[in-house]
Amino acid sequence: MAALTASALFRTGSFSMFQRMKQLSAKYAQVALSGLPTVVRIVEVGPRDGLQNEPEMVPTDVKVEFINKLADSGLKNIEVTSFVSPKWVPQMSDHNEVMSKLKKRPGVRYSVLTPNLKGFQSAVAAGAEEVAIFGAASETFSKKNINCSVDESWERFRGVAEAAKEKNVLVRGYVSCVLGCPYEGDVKPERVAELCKKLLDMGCYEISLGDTIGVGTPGAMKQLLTEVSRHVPLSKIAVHCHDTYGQAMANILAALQMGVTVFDSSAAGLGGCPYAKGASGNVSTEDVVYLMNGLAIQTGVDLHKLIEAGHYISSAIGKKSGSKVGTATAMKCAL
Ligand SMILES: CC(C)(COP(=O)([O-])OP(=O)([O-])OC[C@H]1O[C@@H](n2cnc3c(N)ncnc32)[C@H](O)[C@@H]1OP(=O)([O-])[O-])[C@@H](O)C(=O)NCCC(=O)NCCSC(=O)C[C@@](C)(O)CC(=O)[O-]
Repeated sequence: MAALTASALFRTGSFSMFQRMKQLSAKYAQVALSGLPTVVRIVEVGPRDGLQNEPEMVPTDVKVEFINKLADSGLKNIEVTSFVSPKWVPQMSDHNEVMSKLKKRPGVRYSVLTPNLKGFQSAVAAGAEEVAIFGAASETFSKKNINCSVDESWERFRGVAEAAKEKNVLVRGYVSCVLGCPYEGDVKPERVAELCKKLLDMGCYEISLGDTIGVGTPGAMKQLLTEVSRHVPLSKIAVHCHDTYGQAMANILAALQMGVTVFDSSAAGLGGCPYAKGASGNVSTEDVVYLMNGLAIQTGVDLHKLIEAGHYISSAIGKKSGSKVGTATAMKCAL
């Protein structure tokens, strides 16, 4: 409520009042929610996870402009494309063009997905300095997504991790279906924790926990993180929430309270894995930044520029923004 009032004041030009309200709102937030981190890192996955499921090919120049706008907003980690089979994910088939057209900015890390050594080699040849390997806590999902069992996927990932070490390329790891699988249902936190440990031992600098179909609720998130923290420090864990059941923000808050400081999100709430039945968009980056601003947690992101990036991509692909904040500002009812 305080944040909305402050925003309205900002619009009407009462800037000093806006500042005062902002300080007050931050103070209340810190009193009410003590023990939260003061800084978080956002990993923007819009250009990859956000666009990978779009049925019409998005022009490469639009993707590149979107990425540039995201970088302009202050985002320092952007997942830009995937070096996967074009037969499996046609939308990412312009990965080489995206990489060659990007004007990389100092201080911004542009990462890409690589499911195997072939993808890794192509990614490095295209100039990637950070890659992500993506496994799953569910056998059926692994088979549907990367056409191999979980055990077979470790062999592929090990090859990527070893090659990456040789070339000084950073590797991030994903575990999908951490709070439920579209094909198998419940997933045991112990299974997720075991896979996180494996990825960390393999050399991943961070593991992102994917609630691929957005079925998790805050209690389940806390239970999962409690189990994972027994095997891997939460400083190595990121949370990747989809908002299918409207739980993403609540789950992020639960993860924040547990001490997680890295959050994946997608501008305009775009997204969804093509091989996860029923998956919908990622939590929107605009909404996550708005939440963090309200809690006086630094993200380094300029919300107004980010909203512009979200509007840009939504209008370029002819879709309504999936961001609550983006939609509210387009209707001029807040901020
Ligand atoms: C893993 C494969 C390639 C296995 O696919 P496969 O068919 O088992 O692979 P293969 O080794 O038998 O090769 C078959 C063909 O693919 C080619 N190939 C083989 N590898 C590559 C490569 N890297 N790049 C380009 N081409 C490749 C290979 O050269 C060959 O070409 P052909 O001889 O038929 O012309 C396939 O299943 C695939 O590409 N899957 C990707 C699926 C995907 O990208 N899913 C979305 C991302 S995951 C996600 O969204 C979840 C996440 C990360 O966001 C977190 C969350 O929300 O949970």
